[in-house]
Parts: sequence; C-alpha cells; structure tokens
Amino acid sequence: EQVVSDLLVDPTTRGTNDVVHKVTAVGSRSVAKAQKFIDDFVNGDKTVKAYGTYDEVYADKNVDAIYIGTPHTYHYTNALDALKAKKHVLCEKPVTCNAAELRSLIATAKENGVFFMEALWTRFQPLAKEVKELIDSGTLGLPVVVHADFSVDFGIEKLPLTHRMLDPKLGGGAILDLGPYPLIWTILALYEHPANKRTKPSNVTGTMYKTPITGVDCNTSYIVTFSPNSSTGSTLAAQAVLSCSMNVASHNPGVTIRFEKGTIMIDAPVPCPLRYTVQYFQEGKPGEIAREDTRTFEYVGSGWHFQADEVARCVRDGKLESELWSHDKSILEMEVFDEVRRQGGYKFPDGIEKVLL
Ligand SMILES: NC(=O)C1=CN([C@@H]2O[C@H](COP(=O)(O)OP(=O)(O)OC[C@H]3O[C@@H](n4cnc5c(N)ncnc54)[C@H](OP(=O)(O)O)[C@@H]3O)[C@@H](O)[C@H]2O)C=CC1
Ligand SMILES: O=C1OC[C@@H](O)[C@H](O)[C@H]1O
Repeated sequence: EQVVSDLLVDPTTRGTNDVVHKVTAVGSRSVAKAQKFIDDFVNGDKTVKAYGTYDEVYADKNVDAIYIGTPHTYHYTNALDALKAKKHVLCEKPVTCNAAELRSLIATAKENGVFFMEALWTRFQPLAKEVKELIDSGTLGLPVVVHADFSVDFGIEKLPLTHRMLDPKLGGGAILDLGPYPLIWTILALYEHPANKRTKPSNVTGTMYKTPITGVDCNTSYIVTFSPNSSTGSTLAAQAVLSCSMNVASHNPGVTIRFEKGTIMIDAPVPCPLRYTVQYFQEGKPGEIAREDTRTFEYVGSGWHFQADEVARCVRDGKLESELWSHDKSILEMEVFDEVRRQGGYKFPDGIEKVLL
C-alpha cells in the first residue's frame, strides 16, 4: 500500500526528471482484493488490471517489473516465478529466508537476463547518500564503531498467532523483519568503505531472546566485525554493535557511527531518517567537540519511491543489478542472518526454506 502510494507521487517533487512509474496490474490471491487495492490505492484507475493470481501478473505482456510484497517466506517462490517469466523484480526485505535461496534467485535472474534487487529502500534515501559521501570523504577519518538499533512495538501479546511477525512459517521474529535496517547502515559505513575493499566480516556473533508465544526471536543483538585482510587489501578494523526488538519502540539516535575524528548520529526511524548530526572533534583532541552540524531532509511521499527510481533507471540502462544495493550486499545480509539464527538456535519449520546450503 505504501510503496504503491509512493509510485503515484509526481517524481519531479523529488528532483527526478528522467523516469516515471506506472502501476499496470495488481496481483492478489483474490481478484476482489486486487480490485479493492486498485480502488483504494491506485485511485480506482480503470487501466490497471486486477488479477486473482500472481502468475497472471507475471504473464501480462504490459508488465515490465514486479514489486513483491508478500511475507518473507514467500519471497523466494514469488520472485523465482516472476524471474522465470522474464520480469524485472524488486523484492521486499529480507529478500529471502536464507543466503542459499538468494544465490539461486540471483542465478535465475542472470539466466533470464533480468534485473533483480532487494527493496532495501534505506540505501536510496537522500540522507543515506549524503552520509555516505561524508564518510567516504575521509573528513572524519576511518569509522571504528557503529551502534544501530531498529525496534517496533508490535504489541505481540495481542497479535494473532498467524501474524507474520509471530508465525515461524512466515519467518516471524525481529531479525528477518527489523534486522536489515541496523545492518544496512553497517554495510554502508563499513562494508562499502573504500578501506574495506568489499571484504566480508571476519566475525559475526548473535544472541536471541525468543518469545514463548511462538518461539520466534523477540529481541536479537548481533555484532559484525571487519578486520584488516592482506589477501583483499582491506585496512579497515571496525565493529558494528546491532540490535532489533519487536516489543519496544525505537530510540534516538537510531544509528551512531563513531570515527577517529568525530561522530555521525542519525535520528530514528532508521529505515528512512530525515535528520542527522555530525560532531567534529578538535584537532588532536579525540572526544572534544569542536563543531556540530545538523542536517534535515524533507520530500513528498514516504520514501519508498527512491528505490523505484533506481529500478527504473537500471532497467532503462540494461543493468541487471543496482550498484547502490548490489547483489553482494544482499548476500552479505542473508549470510549474517543465517549465522545469527544458527547461533541463536532459530530454525524455520521443515519445508519453509526452499533451498538449503
Ligand atoms: N520496506 C518496508 O518498510 C516494509 C517492508 N515490509 C516487508 O513486506 C513484506 C510484507 O509485509 P506486510 O505487508 O506487513 O505483510 P502482510 O502480512 O500484510 O502480507 C502482505 C500480502 O501478502 C500476501 N500473501 C501471500 N501469501 C500470504 C500468506 N501465506 N499469508 C499472508 N499473506 C500472504 C497477501 O496478499 P493477497 O492476499 O492479496 O495475495 C497479503 O496481503 C515483508 O517481507 C516485510 O518485511 C513490510 C512493512 C514495511
Ligand atoms: O520494513 C519494515 O519497517 C517497518 C516495520 O514496521 C515493518 O515491520 C518492517 O517490515
């Protein structure tokens, strides 16, 4: 609902003059539900087709790209079907249940010559792009520690057991749903850092508190360490201390990136922040603040349209993956989650993972 509402926002309001979006068809397991969605979220546009199966959307010749917004454990099958039908795909986060499923989707996308991207919308926020430039400029020196949390109080005691946050068959729990956001800031600040040379973390540790309601993770903490590596040429030594919870609200700052010469603090909500502050340390006096700058952002819509612009540009330019949120970053994310789930003892019920290692 939110993604489609954003697709209808005039792109020029965000300075996008080279691409536009058109909702062509809506697929649901019920045609009446698809039509209601069009009535409610596409202004009842009569040119938009309502389909009672997802396969009919994949078969529609007028559809160029598919956005997949089903629960996590359906992403693999839905994306696979769309890619095999040679449609470009933007698939919600977490892109799959595990890294093996993701590798299989990437291979299928390549075989079929179509674009594929996880809908990690945070990476395309104007604030994220600006923070990335500041980090890479080296003004603050090297990053040393990232602290990031994303939490939402879902009121889990009152949710039905079949809710996607609680049901293990739908990949319920905090790590897969909320965990991508602390990690995306880590990937932006550390994995993508020029000094890291795209080197994978040297260590990942995680611990979970699982709710007795259904046994999925309610609170998860995870630490991701990057170490210098002579075989890749990485000189970065940095650590990210991350957490996510589904029974408490977020707090500020949602993300803190601590550098040799200063600190970046990013306000919640960390998926789509609109304000950050930079503290610059005094020359030769780490920790003593010489200057502080706060930057604020605003745009029309809720922020999901920036990733849609990226998809449109990549498809227009014949690219099979985005440079900003490339396949290797999603693979890293899913590998971290696999490891955190392994250490936390969170196993999906049999048959949920369609591809295993
Ligand atoms: N980027 C972001 O900020 C956000 C991303 N998400 C992601 O989007 C995905 C969907 O989340 P959300 O919209 O809250 O999920 P919902 O539980 O609301 O499900 C979305 C739709 O998926 C379809 N669906 C297909 N199979 C099933 C099934 N077995 N059980 C339930 N629904 C099914 C249903 O559509 P139908 O009946 O019409 O076929 C349903 O309306 C998740 O992966 C989540 O991580 C969610 C919220 C925010
Ligand atoms: O991506 C998300 O961000 C907001 C949360 O409320 C939601 O559960 C999650 O999927």
